[in-house]
Amino acid sequence: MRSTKTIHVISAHAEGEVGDVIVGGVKPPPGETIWEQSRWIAKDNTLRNFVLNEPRGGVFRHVNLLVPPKHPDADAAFIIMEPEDTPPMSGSNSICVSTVLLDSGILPMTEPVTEITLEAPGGLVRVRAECRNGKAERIFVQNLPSFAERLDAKLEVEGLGTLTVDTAYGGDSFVIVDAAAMGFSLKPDEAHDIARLGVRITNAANAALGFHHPENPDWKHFSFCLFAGPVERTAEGLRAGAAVAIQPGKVDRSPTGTALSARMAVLHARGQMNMEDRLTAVSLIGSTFSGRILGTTAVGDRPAILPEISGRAWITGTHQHMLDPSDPWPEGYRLTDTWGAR
Ligand SMILES: O=C(O)[C@H]1NCC[C@@H]1O
Repeated sequence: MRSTKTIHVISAHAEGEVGDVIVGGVKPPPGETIWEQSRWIAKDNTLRNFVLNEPRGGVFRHVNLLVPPKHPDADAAFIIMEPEDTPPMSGSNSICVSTVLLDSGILPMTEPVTEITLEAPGGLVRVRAECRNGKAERIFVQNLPSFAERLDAKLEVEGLGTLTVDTAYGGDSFVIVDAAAMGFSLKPDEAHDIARLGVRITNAANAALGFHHPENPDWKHFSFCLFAGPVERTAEGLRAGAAVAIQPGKVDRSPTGTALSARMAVLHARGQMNMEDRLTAVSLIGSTFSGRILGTTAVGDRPAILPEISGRAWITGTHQHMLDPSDPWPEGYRLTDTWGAR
């Protein structure tokens, strides 16, 4: 066996969505802040290609790189690599990272509750983990301040006509459409159509509306399209289906923590959710994230909420990714049969 790289990974999924964690074998990238380091990773692309592309990765995979924290309050820091983006924050990935850090013993666990602070590229997130018998059973993440950007905006999408959409930020940027109005009841067999339409809607929103984050001028595109199901009021609180189309064309298997945060910001802006409410988002595979609003704040001149999301993650295995120097595809490859619903 010979290899010019050996990258140590603990694999995990949060409520169905893969979020691998690189725990060794990669030198921290250059940069004064975690955001700058994440921009370096996004521009350089070598690590992204190596772990995300086939034959090591696949369109379903997200990979997180642990790096030494820059902020004195942080216990650990991570850079998120998604199929197309290297985003400020991710719900499922932060839940996978927290679970891997605690379940593998990288950070000490105390039962029944462990509190840690993670530094994501977009800022600090406080994590509370309910732990039992050496397992972090449920992770609560105080996500980045989240805000509604546009309510009831008109968006022309070729072949679909004029849609009424909301746009919002929940640690990542969303265009939100009403799932029922698009003819979806958010069932598993709709995944292909949701992925395909979602990418068209995201692309149209990027062309026609453009996203603006008041404090992060680098983040100026919409990453995702959320197909939002109707909100029902149940004995346990609010509940709604959620399917998020991820570039270049797949559906999140989890209910998407950033989408839940964005949706809570929109519901709050409309006066339809307050701090007493809980919103449970349900994914296409029936998994759930639970959300609540911890308080209000502002992001630049925009009113914002402080969201908390919670969900579960499980370790699925360990890998040592290697590169034989004679491998003709050191950066892997992508083909459109799986990389992007058509
Ligand atoms: O839960 C989330 O926020 C994420 N899941 C995969 C894509 C998003 O970052």
